[in-house]
Amino acid sequence: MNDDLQKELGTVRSEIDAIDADLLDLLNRRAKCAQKVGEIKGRYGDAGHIYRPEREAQVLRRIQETNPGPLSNESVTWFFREVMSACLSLEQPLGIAFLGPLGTFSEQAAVKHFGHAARLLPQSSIDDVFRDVEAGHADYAVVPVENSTEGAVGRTLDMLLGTSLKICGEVVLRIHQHLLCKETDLATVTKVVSHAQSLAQCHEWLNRNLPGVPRISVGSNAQAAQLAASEPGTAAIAGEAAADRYQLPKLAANIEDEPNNTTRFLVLGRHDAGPSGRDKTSLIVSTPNRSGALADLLSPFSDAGVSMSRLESRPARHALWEYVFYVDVEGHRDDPGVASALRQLEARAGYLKLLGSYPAAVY
Ligand SMILES: C=C(O[C@@H]1C=C(C(=O)O)C=C[C@H]1O)C(=O)O
Repeated sequence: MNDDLQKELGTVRSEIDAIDADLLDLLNRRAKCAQKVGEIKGRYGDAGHIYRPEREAQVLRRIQETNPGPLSNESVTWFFREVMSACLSLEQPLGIAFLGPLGTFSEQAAVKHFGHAARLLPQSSIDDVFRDVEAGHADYAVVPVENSTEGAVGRTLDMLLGTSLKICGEVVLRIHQHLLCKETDLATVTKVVSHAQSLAQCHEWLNRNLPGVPRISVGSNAQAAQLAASEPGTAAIAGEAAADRYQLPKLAANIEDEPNNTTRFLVLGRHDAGPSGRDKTSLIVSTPNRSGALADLLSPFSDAGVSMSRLESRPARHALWEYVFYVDVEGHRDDPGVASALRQLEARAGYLKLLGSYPAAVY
């Protein structure tokens, strides 16, 4: 019986070993091709644009469309993202600025988009994230722009107004909150620490499962995880990145009250992206404050059959009760419909800033 088991296992394991050898060979062949692409880009004076968000989005979309299973699309996407990240890092390890400390959801978004071969450059504020890329210390920035329950991230919108950076990508991250703790039993948890927003997002779960246990808000989820790692009885509410970073077991997983809680992040660099086939274009526009002005301003998009996926208003800081509008439309600025709408918009708007065209997020 045991011999039969060993024999059967042995056969399949030999097959796995042979497949691994093929995979290793294929992965290195792929890496050499990516190096060749880098060398060609360099020869044509395009070395600063080694990272190509539109090409990476196309690779991932094709993988998802042709994935025969049984691996899930999520798994194969993750795997190919890491393969591209490792290939790219042979040419140029990308430095990614994001809102730190290590262990935040912004880190998770940065890794989801750029893979583990990227150099993580945590910053202490959203302003510093922008500055780090503007000054050339980092190659790309990842900043949160909107959350499905909390709405827009005002500081990011304000910074977009003044920056020279371009949007070259977006990342959509489902926000899963976990109770991280060294204790193995809920009964021994004496306090719960987290960022105020995370505490609010898990309010009902805490009422049900840890009634009467004090909740203390701290500067970030990552800081909460640091506390939980060092203080017995302290549990943190934080995400996967913090659990990994501070090696904290999950005493309870996915404890957010709203299971669809999602944050959208923007990727910013010194250039935007070429067309990928499924793109978005973001812009800021303003108009004198009179009735019907916004509808007039945006009509070129509907006339050209271009869908608007987001419209956000923000006070223009220089004048009371004047607004700037943040608009996302579907399509690339080079698509004929979007291009013609932008030309008309430019003629009508008091102010127009094109923030960039970029591939729609690959989930
Ligand atoms: C290889 C290229 O360069 C980079 C690496 C890619 C990859 O490994 O598939 C894809 C796009 C670029 O970020 C390319 O442009 O094709």
